[in-house]
Amino acid sequence: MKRPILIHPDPRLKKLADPVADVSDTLRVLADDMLETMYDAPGIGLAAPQIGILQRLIVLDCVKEGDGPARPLVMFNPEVIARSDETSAYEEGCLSIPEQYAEVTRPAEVSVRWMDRDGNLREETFDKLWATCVQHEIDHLDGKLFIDYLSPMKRQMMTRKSQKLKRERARA
Ligand SMILES: O=C(O)C[C@@H](Cc1ccccc1)C(=O)SCC(=O)c1ccccc1
Ligand SMILES: [Zn+2]
Repeated sequence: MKRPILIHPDPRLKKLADPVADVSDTLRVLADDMLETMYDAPGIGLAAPQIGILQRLIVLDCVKEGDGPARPLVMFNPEVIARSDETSAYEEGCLSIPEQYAEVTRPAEVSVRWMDRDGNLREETFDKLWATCVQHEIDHLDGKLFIDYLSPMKRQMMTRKSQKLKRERARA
């Protein structure tokens, strides 16, 4: 079922998430709830801390609407094991910092190792939007938000706007 997404600023979004010991049915259900929440938002990724669960679990599907079949990925304990020297800049958004976007530069290609929903170890190299998104999601597991890459001025402005939106939503 759909879960509420925490809005920045929230201390839970800045904490380190714990590794997953083993993939249980409870965690598989959580992963499905996260995919449902992500598609509904809509978004192209979601990390467990964004719904208040401090476990190292992310989901992503960067296939653009109408560009082909969805490719939902569920990653337990994802880690970047290799990064390209070249970088790419993308306009990033965050479901926990709604309606705000900023350009972030990251390695253009990353190799990621994770445990899938069947408990198998997987390794894959991502580029383009997939690379940006998987790095954005893994950052969430380390309590890092995309605004942490911006200037203090810009970060403060976006935090203020997010606080305001959070207050308005609380009143609604
Ligand atoms: O907060 C999140 O992790 C989700 C975030 C992921 C992300 C977006 C862009 C660059 C890097 C990571 C989002 O999905 S924000 C919403 C968004 O960008 C989007 C929504 C619908 C279609 C396409 C993009
Ligand atoms: Zn985000």
